[in-house]
Amino acid sequence: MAGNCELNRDVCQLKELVRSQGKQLGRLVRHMKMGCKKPPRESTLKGLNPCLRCLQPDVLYHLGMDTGSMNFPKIFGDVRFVCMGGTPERMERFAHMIMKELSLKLHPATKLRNMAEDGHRFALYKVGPVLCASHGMGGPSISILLHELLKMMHHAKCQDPVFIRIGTCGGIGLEPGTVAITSEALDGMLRPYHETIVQGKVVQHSSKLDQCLTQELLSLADPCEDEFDTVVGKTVCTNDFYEGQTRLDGAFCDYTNPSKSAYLQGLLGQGVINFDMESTAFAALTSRAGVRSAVVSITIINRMEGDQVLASRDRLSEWEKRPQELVARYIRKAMLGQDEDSDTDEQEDVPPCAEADI
Ligand SMILES: O=P(O)(O)O[C@H]1O[C@H](CO)[C@@H](O)[C@H]1O
Ligand SMILES: O=c1cc[nH]c(=O)[nH]1
Repeated sequence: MAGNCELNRDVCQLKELVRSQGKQLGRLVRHMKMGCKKPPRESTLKGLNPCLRCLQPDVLYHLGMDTGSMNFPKIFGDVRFVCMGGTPERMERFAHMIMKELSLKLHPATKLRNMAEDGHRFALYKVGPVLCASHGMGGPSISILLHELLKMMHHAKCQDPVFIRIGTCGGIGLEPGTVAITSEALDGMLRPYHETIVQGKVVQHSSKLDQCLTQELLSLADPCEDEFDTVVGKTVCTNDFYEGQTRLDGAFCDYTNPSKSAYLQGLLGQGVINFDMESTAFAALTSRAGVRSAVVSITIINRMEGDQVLASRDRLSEWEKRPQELVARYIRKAMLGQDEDSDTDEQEDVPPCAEADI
């Protein structure tokens, strides 16, 4: 009996040794492949606040993190994709989808950890090089998150991260369940700006999105195989879901059904395909930092036909996967393109974002 125990212990120790040697070898091979490339000294983000350098530590209050107690380059330095959407649940589901897509494996006794839990505002999951963040509703909420995520990318010295919003939206003249990729984010006055007030003055920032990224995402749609259509067009970003999007079912309504129809027809005529509430802020903040970004959303209603979202919860969660799938294809392609000759088929653990479930 005692002999058995000893044997078991020796086997465990041996296994552990082999595992850590394997890891070490993997690191060495990666190192050799990289040659003498030095780790980057700065992130590739542009135009950020020069005073960030003096903040020691920099507190990312709403994420519940700070640069003093966390090693940002070590934890977030490998991030290449930042995906965002309104709800924590959607982004957790997306994180799991990405884990499968990249053949990453979580130990059965662990679950994905919400890294922003201490901030009690947003959810943040990290799966290898992919960050998945929830942003709440509207421009003010997403812009707070973006300030903190962009600072995170900066402190972590991230190289060319791509930001993608994976949203829901109100389609205009589109069959519900259609995936809509935003070509231009416009405000309620159809201007390509995100407008804010700074020191009592109105400030406008261009809400440019990356056209190449938009086209690349579109090219990943498969009209023969996909059970949904994917289209590209302009998005009108509003500060409100009800009056801002000319609904007749809000608590207040000072316009008529005919004026609503005329307004929507006018938008259609100008190439607008959907409404959302974050695209201008998202586009403006990312482009100010020189970060490539795109917005991919699922239409959950056709506003030409009504105002209330009537699709069942099951139908909505089914639809929710569609833009996620497109983005997952993009990430997979970008990752495999880069690692064609590397051992990506090997299943890897994802330790930084996992926590014990027991
Ligand atoms: O589904 P998400 O991504 O939250 O986005 C859309 O849904 C919310 C309104 O229901 C707004 O935030 C709008 O932009
Ligand atoms: O109609 C809709 C649906 C989702 N999100 C919006 O902003 N509007």
